[in-house]
Amino acid sequence: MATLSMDIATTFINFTTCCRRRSGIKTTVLPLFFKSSTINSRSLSSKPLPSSSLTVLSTSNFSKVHRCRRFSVAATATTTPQSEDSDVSTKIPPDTRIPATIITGFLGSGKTTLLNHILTADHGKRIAVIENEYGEVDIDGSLVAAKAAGAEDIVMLNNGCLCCTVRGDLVRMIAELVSKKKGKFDHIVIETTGLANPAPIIQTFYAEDQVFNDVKLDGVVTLVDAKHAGFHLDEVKPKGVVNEAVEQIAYADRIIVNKTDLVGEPEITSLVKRIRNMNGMAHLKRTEFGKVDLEYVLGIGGFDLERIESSVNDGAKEDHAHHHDHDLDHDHHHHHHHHHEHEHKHDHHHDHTHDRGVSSVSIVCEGSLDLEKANIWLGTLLLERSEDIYRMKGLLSVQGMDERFVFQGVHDIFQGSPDRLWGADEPRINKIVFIGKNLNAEELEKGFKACLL
Ligand SMILES: Nc1nc2c(ncn2[C@@H]2O[C@H](COP(=O)(O)OP(=O)(O)OP(=O)(O)O)[C@@H](O)[C@H]2O)c(=O)[nH]1
Repeated sequence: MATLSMDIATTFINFTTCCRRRSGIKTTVLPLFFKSSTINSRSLSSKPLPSSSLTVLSTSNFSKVHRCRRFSVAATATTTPQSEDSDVSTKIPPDTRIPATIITGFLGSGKTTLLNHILTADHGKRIAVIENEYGEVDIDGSLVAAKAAGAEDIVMLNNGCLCCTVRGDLVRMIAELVSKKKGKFDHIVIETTGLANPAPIIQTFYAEDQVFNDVKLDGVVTLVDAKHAGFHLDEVKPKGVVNEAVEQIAYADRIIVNKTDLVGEPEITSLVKRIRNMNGMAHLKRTEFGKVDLEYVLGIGGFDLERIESSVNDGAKEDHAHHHDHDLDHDHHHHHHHHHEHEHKHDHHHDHTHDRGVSSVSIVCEGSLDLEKANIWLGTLLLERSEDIYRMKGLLSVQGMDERFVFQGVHDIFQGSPDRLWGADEPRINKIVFIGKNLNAEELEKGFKACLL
């Protein structure tokens, strides 16, 4: 452990530049790791370091063990031709990895129904499905029909929940799909069991080289049962046990409030409000029988740095019509704190924990950051709080950097890189969204403000 801690400390002190391009992915990892003196946007954007590597500081969610992992990726041939033009976004070769979508949601929320809808819709995509049915042996009858209708492949993961026992199987299965069937499908859809906590599944896409090199996580789609969700969200779990229903909402890029035919408008409205409090980043739609446009669930780029802007700009959107009010104050400075607000009767019960502390905090603030201070702030936050910070996304203005710095994170997996140049007259507004447990909005804002010049 001592050595590991040293590693981390060293990483912090060095502020190493770790910029990687692989199939066009630029990744500066944990967090903003480059020296102030190296903030030369031109060199960062057009001269990737020869060593193409990604360092992910990965805290095992459950063991609290910090470990530093370095991934080597053969990416030497993917560097772009250099040019005087620093508009990096036009020079990046496309990310050719196969996108994967995770469909999650509590038992009976409509995951299979959505999957069938995806598989039978006319979208021209060839989809490989990984289906995780806990303890079941046979493929769901309805899925067989779907297979006939167009799924390229349906593989079953039985005998366990994806998030725990069969993660190794998931890795193996993806690797097998890729090696045997590459070129025969365009997208992977993974349907989890209703009891899955999405975090370890998400981490699989970053922590396993076999997966990371060929497959990219596109997004997490969470189905919510309009009729029963409230009950599951309220459920008090034994100490140390997560409330999956809460977790599934917290990690989502897209939330589908399904089965709206079974409840009235007031129930839906209050459920939606509650969901927004937990996840102020995901888009949300109401449906019956999972009927959504395919673009809503496939190809959403929820984990793409290139698409950070839409999710930090608008906050939670519903049906693309409702805009969460992130309008700026006059001083361009505020935060939102959405607290999972209901009072629970068992508050005083010491043997139980409740995930009611899951909330979103967003900070919107004009100004430029002192890089070193921001590094330390974000780095310390991740080291100390990464277990509680489920997801975060941000767009930063860093002093001395001509580009916007965008990042996203899932616990301590952090990806960030400069993206497009700030416009000449564009106000330099920083935007960050955190989703997590026991977030203290004031403290986060104070920490952030202290990094401003
Ligand atoms: N009334 C109504 N029923 C629905 C709706 N969507 C799905 N159902 C039904 O709800 C039941 C459960 O749907 P599934 O799609 O199997 O749910 P699931 O999330 O895959 O369920 P698990 O595999 O048990 O986790 C099925 O009988 C569906 O036909 C809806 O919008 N309204």
